[in-house]
Amino acid sequence: MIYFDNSATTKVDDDVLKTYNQVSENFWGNPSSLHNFGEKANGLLQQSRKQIADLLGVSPTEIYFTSGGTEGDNWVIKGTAIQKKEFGKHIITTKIEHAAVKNSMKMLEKLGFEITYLPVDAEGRVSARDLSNAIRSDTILVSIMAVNNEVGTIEPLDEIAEVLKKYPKIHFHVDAVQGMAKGIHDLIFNDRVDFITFSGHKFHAPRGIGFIYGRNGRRIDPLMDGGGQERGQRSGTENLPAIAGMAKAIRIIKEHENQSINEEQAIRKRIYDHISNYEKVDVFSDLNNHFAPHVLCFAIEGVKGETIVHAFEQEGIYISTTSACSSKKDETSGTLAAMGIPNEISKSAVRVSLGDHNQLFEADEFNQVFDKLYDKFKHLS
Ligand SMILES: Cc1ncc(COP(=O)(O)O)c(C=O)c1O
Repeated sequence: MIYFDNSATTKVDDDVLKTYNQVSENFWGNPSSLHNFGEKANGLLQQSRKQIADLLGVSPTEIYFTSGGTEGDNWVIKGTAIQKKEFGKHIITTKIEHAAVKNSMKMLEKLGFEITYLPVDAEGRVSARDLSNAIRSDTILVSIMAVNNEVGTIEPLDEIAEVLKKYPKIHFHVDAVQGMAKGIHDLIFNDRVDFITFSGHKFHAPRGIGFIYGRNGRRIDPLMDGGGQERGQRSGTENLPAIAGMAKAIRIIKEHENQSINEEQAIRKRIYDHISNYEKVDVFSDLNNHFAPHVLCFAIEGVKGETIVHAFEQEGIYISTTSACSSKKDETSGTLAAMGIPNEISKSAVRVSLGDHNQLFEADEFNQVFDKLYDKFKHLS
């Protein structure tokens, strides 16, 4: 089997799984309990937090554990809205955000907030000038993703940050769920970004765990009220095995980040060079540095994305339509529409997404299967 659907989820790393199991067996006390079994669990919790903070070059007090990307996005967006509602009700985001951001915005619209959705260019990038023009005196939040999950576009967060330096009160949130260890650390952790969302299962950690970075001194309201865990900001008994596993996963992925990027770029290029020669193929992810190394989105004109996914599946290759969340809803891609791709073509779009475990020979196998299927599809269309 060839697994090319890593933007949907990744396989848990073997060493991460070992950590998960060991912590489940030996540290199952509640970190809030007063006895030493609880203290032992709390020690590991704080150690994991520090390890993650050190690996990312931030302070442990800036790391808050969550259940994943959806919770992180909901929390920062709604938590900012509640915290800053007296100052204003205007929020700026983009037309290409993940549903976790998009639908949080929709919910706030129902509550009376006004949302500006920035357009993107043909590569899927927002412009700093459009952002600058959209800012109002009552803007409280700007939320822009680091890497688009459907086509892999890297947003110009440095240019956005420059604009926002003139507006220090506005919260700047980055959904970096697709951006961990993809060579853009400094772009994401630039000194104007206030909140960042990450999700463990996108980088070989277990499901159901993630974290947000929240700059010291910036405040959002909690959404999870209860026992006051995470310094009162996110209640709920901590998922310690997954937290320790996630710390391990970040260490592993950071240790060989450059090597993984080179491998992913080589795999993507080999597929790109092969498929872009075909007359009926449109490739939406470029090889330039505006795109992350792990995503390649393309369409075979006249064939539904779903049909392409199942045809590859029959050959033991797992890819997806443009995003796992919309794949079962028969929706065409919001990102491709915003990039100006006609509906007729985006209906045929699929996504190859790479992870740490993929190897170059898999690109050759993919290309062989592609040739065979293209031949079949030619007759179909
Ligand atoms: C850009 C982006 N944001 C948020 C999410 C949601 O993350 P999770 O699946 O951890 O809830 C995803 C998942 O695909 C994503 O790609």
